[in-house]
Amino acid sequence: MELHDPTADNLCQYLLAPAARTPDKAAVVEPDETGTLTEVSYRQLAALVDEYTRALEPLGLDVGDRVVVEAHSSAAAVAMLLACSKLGLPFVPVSPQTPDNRLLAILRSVEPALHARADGADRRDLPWAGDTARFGRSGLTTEHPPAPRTRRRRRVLAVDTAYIIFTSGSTGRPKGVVMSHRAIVTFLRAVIADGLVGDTDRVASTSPLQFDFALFGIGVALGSGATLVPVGRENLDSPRRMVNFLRDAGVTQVHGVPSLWRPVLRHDPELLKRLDKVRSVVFAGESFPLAELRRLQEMLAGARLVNGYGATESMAASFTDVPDPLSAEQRSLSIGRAHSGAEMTLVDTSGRVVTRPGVVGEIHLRSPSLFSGYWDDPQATAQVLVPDPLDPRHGQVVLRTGDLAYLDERNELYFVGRADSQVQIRGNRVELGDVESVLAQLPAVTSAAATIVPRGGDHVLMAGVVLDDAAAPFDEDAALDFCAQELSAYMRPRRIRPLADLPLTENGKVDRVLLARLVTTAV
Ligand SMILES: Nc1ncnc2c1ncn2[C@@H]1O[C@H](COS(=O)(=O)NC(=O)C[C@H](N)c2cccc(Br)c2)[C@@H](O)[C@H]1O
Repeated sequence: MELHDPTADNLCQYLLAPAARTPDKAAVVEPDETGTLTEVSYRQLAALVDEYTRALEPLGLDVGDRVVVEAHSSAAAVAMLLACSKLGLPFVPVSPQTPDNRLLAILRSVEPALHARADGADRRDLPWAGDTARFGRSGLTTEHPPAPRTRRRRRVLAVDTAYIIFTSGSTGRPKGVVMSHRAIVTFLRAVIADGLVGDTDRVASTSPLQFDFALFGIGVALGSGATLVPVGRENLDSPRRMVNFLRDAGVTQVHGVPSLWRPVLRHDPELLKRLDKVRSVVFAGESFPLAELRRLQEMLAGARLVNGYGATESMAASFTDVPDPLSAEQRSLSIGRAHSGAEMTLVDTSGRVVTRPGVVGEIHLRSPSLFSGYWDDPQATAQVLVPDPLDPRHGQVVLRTGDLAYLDERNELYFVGRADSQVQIRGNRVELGDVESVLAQLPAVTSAAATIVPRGGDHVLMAGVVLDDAAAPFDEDAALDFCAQELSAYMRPRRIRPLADLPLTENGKVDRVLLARLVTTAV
């Protein structure tokens, strides 16, 4: 039976293409059980995909049946994602760190035909009676095979779902972002055509598998015939271990959220000078505080630093080189313009397109790589996949990102913040990023985060700071005076609390909900 149309866009087909051209090239470099770095060639990866496909096929799963894949990023995990793609089984990646309740919510929402866990991911006694399997470099074994079902589909098409990523969803219950093969393959082709990664690169990916930054690393590394170097948490928890791992693996491009660099920049920035093979860094997920970014630029002299902007609903939207050097006057980073094949348009609150520089509008993304919709949530989908604001008559939908930005004179975009994080303090719009960039200018402060906490029917601004020298006493009054000079009254934090570290989400972004709890209890 013809499983997939060889001419259609399929994630497995696209990412294994190098196996035909350069079968013996390393597809993945990862530590083996003894911790020794080993290379998995494209041929070996393709063989593992075949082995998993042969094990999955007899289960009689139908195109569109979901498979939850619980694993750290690894060669086996990549092979599992590709085997699912080959059979038209949308994969739902979750990391072993995902808390039981969240995994349970995802299992109950997507009702997968199979929950496949990588060897080493420890067992959870979940109140979920579904079908499970285990997989690793030695193969795939089903513990509770799914009951055979009648297949209704004959082929895997480009419009079929490749994966569903559950975002933490800044508000309310997690939403499943459904991405088709065509969306993700078109996006990867465009980004690789723009020259972000070349086939001589060794791409280090540091995000957990449930964050699409990890899928991005897999996609651009394999799609360009380069080598993927997944970096496990055990190699990220100390600056020295991280630098040694990246150096030993011969990494040339590092992917990670800004917080990845915070510990080494704070404790031992000189270590970064040992990364002489690193030619480029791609960061994404939130704004990179400029003081820290300048320090990173100094340490990785000559490396290309790329500000990657975008949302899971299209994987990403733009990749913008950080100016080298980053001048001291520069106050914010550009998110440039959309990658080739896409376009970002600013729309103001009355629905008119913004073309004048300096005027804030909401970014609307026009792209062939938009998601299909939120899993089982047509209402939430209709909120963000909206008719083209320029002319709804075409029937084209665009992604309403919820992000605010303005254009400069060269028609480049500057990120201002999330529309839903526009906090109102006594009726004034406050941009938390502005407060944070002032706090980060305090000499003793290495990084800062601001948030609002409800107080007696209104909201007050509170801030947390991480000090260069954790032992030094923090002079809150001096810091508050500095804010009084730099910030208008309604933007001044009520309290500024020293913290050991900024609280982070599972994906490594600043967790402002947790921050609010920390700074209020620390009062
Ligand atoms: N570079 C920035 N400056 C500032 N604010 C950013 C940046 N990148 C995001 N954001 C914010 O994060 C939101 C989206 O969050 S998300 O859906 O979890 N996706 C992400 O974070 C990651 C994103 N899918 C991604 C994945 C792979 C490569 C790239 Br390149 C980007 C955006 O809507 C923005 O508000």
